[in-house]
Amino acid sequence: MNVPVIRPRRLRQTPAMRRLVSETRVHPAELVLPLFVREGVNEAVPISSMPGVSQHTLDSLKRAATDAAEAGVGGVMLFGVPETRDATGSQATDPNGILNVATAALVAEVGDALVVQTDLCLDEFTDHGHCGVLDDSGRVDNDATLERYVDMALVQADAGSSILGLSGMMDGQVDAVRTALDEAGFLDTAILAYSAKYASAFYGPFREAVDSQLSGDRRTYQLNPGNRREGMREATLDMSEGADIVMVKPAGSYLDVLADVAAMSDIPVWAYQVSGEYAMIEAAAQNGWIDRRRAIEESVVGIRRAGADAVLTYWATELAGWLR
Ligand SMILES: NCc1[nH]cc(CCC(=O)O)c1CC(=O)O
Repeated sequence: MNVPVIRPRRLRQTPAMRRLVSETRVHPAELVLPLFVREGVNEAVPISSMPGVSQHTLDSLKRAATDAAEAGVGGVMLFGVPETRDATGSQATDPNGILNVATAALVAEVGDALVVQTDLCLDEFTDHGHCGVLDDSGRVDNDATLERYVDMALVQADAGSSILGLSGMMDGQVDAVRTALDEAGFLDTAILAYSAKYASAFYGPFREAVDSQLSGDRRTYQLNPGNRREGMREATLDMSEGADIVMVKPAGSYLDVLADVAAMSDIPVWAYQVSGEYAMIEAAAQNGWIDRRRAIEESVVGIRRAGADAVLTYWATELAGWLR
């Protein structure tokens, strides 16, 4: 038997050595915390399928954002849960709608400490739960939806959102929103394009989080999970339309797509570790089947290693606390 000459284990022998040769690190500033704000409640409402996550009141929302800022988290992504819904999602474009009011409140509270971002999509606001408006035959009408997104973008920008998260997967949405923002003078409001957003079962718990009214699915606008090349095509299109940041979503089951996009992109590439990814680890940990902290850290480092510059994760504040 030959004695090995090359011994990679040499660099794994002590914690100090392992730390020194670590290729990937997670820093609190690269984490974004998604937050839910619900209209018309006096107390935060826990989301049962996402243990530890709540639909916030305006007050508890400010506290959660302050905690995130104190932990060094880079940003928050805000989702609204309105009291009333209709076919066009009119609450989304009402300056007094919950998402827009909460955005202004967060900007005032923590706007200097982290980046306040907003979800720009209609599904939380429509009574049918789709991400767009419907035509007479009940199909999602792409171009009519763009007009709603434009109105939403202007209201959100006016409320002070720094980054608009375009998550609706309509064709031409980045171009439509960018053009409207520029015409209105919102030259510095950035666009985060959810470029490669797949029609995923892992959004399950999010539907509870926003009380989504959807029956059916989003397969006419979100991507087929089997399509790797199409993820790249969507990201390329969004870049050419003027996106400032592109996103791959979900994260854990789409690391190949993430690596593809990261390899070709010259703008930041983010990934969204979604509600189902969160719920699975929490559930396994509750059962004692998995080491919760190690699983969380490993799941996020894996997303970073695949090429994400920043990660949206419901563990952002807790993880940032561990990292400090
Ligand atoms: N506004 C759409 C949107 N933005 C973020 C999520 C899911 C996020 C998660 O599951 O954590 C969704 C739901 C969907 O597309 O069905």
